[in-house]
Amino acid sequence: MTAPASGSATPAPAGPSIVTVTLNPAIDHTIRLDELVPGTVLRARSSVRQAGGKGVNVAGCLADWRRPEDPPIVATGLVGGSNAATFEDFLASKGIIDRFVRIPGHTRNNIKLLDEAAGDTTDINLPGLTPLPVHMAQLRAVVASETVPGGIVVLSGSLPPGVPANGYVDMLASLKRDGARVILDTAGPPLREALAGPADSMPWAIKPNQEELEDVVGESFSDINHMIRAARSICRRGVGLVVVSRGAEGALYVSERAVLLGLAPVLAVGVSVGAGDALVAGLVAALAEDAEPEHVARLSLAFAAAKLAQIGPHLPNREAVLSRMDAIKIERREVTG
Ligand SMILES: O=P(O)(O)OC[C@H]1O[C@](O)(CO)[C@@H](O)[C@@H]1O
Repeated sequence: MTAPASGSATPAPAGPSIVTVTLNPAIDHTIRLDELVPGTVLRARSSVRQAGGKGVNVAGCLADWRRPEDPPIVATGLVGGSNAATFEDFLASKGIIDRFVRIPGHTRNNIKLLDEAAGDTTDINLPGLTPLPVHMAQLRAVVASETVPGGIVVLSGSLPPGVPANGYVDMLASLKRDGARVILDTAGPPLREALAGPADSMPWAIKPNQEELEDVVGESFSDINHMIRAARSICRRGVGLVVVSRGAEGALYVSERAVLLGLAPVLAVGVSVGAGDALVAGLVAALAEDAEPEHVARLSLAFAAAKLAQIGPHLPNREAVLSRMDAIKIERREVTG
């Protein structure tokens, strides 16, 4: 690092360090169709390929939100060396620090079929590259070197083939030892394993959707109170905040301090791919400011709503995001059970 010239003070960065980790990124190939009719020949209206994967999307949204005085966002994970340029160009264009470990092969292409008639998207997510133990060791070393006490680390997405379902558990434990606040956004066996891990490896926050939370607790929710009780049971395992994304219905925020139901009517319109990642980015942005629970809910839903107008890992400018906040209603629920 260059020493500041004598007499000039280097301003301290305005926020905590933020690192996103994507073990299984993807190049998202979004194909716009008039109507998705399975079993027929379809002509696409347009198609675009963009860097994606959950942590990449989170980093992209945070980079768009970031003020010049904030520390740059760091993105790491595992990326195929043969088509890494898509990620390199994307990260460079947003000023995101690229700490991805290159592994042999091509990063997967995930197909997103955008059905204009139905107003929804069908996702076909491929398995991804299989990393070797040496790649995982390199990645752990990068994550450790980028972690500072009080920093925020986002572990996002599926685990690549060959990585055992408990793949996040060790990472969580060492990140916590290093004093990081970890947000885990994954599903299925990796989420179940992470939540079954030792108390000192519990993430600071998780963001399942309703189905993913039902899968973790092994119950189908009969109503919102049922969902709240399930989220509270996860908090009792040592997770500080459980955010349940609920699509067009908004999100539920459950912590020891508060149970908040965020309702965002604007979430019904737009491209839903990556909206959950934008919500995670909004959580990070709010938590980086040590915001009160209500602001955490409002800002993260504003991120998700703003993302709907974009294809790919982008947010509109800060004012456009902030302008979404007024339409968001927050209901405080009783903490019961
Ligand atoms: O890591 P997963 O669960 O396979 O999901 C990856 C997909 O999810 C997204 O991050 C959207 O949430 C896409 O960019 C990507 O194709």
